[in-house]
Amino acid sequence: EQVLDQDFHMEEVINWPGVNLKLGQVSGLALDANNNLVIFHRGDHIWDANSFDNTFVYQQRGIGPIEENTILVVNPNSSAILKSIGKNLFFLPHGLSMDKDGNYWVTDVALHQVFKLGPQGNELLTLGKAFQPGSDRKHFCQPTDVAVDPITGNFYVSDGYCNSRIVQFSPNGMFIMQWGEETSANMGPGQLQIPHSLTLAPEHSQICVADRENGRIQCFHSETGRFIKEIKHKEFGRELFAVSYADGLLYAVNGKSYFGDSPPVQGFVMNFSSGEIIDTFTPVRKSFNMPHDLVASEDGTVYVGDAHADTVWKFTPSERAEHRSV
Ligand SMILES: O=C(N[C@@H](O)C(=O)O)c1ccccc1
Repeated sequence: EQVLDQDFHMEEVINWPGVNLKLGQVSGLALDANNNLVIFHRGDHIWDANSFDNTFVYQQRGIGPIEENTILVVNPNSSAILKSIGKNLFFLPHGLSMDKDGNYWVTDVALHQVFKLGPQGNELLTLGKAFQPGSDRKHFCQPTDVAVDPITGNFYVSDGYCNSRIVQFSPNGMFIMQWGEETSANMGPGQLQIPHSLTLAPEHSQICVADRENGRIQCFHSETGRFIKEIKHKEFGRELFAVSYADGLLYAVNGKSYFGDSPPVQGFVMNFSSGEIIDTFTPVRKSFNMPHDLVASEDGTVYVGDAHADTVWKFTPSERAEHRSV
């Protein structure tokens, strides 16, 4: 008797996007309400070891903001650029999210600020003080990501490379609360070492964080900040860069190992509730260099953006049918 055992596996959509999107370092990805891919990139600006002094002040203000459009909206099938906005606003783009009203929420690690931009790129909200790192209610320190709760409209900021906290704001930017340790000395629950990426799982009332230098994911109750769970696997290796939740699955990408290729830099598909790894995936052509963000859609399509390969890859779940005789 032939048993058809459908086996879930993510596979790269080869030759996508098939056009040159002229990307710089890709820092953030999101999907809009029409499932178009939104890309946040750095144009001709580079984050390297000389970008900041030891007090986290950006050193390259003199070169001015990025003159190219830093936010591109791309049709996921035709790869046509449907919209490009965000020129002359940013110095070092980092996180990107969309809300259900089509607004763009972004962070800039050089400006130490968080922005809400309207559908045409008009600034609707600005938090933090330009170029001024800090850790109080009105300053961030290299904020990494932002996520907007579709039910309450509250938004969360992961702050940041030089802070170790998650901050919750009301829809109009009033500070509500924060959690995480100012200096996370160790790896206890709620301790964060570069909270690098955020994703909401609204139907579970949870917000999950890529706790990058702890090489793990931490999930918290989105209304109280209470620690709920940690997801950590040896396959993650040293660093876990980004997380994205969709339809009961949690997707992630890790960082390169210090030495050699073990564990490899790769994408992960996990069951949100159990935390178990269902699948891992890597590109077929170019390999991941610094996969920096990823975004997953309800239909299982996943995009990975790389801040060193200046590339976005597209993956879709394939039903790899295995025929076994029993
Ligand atoms: O992590 C770093 N960068 C990436 O996350 C990024 O480019 O967002 C970095 C750290 C130290 C020096 C230079 C870059």
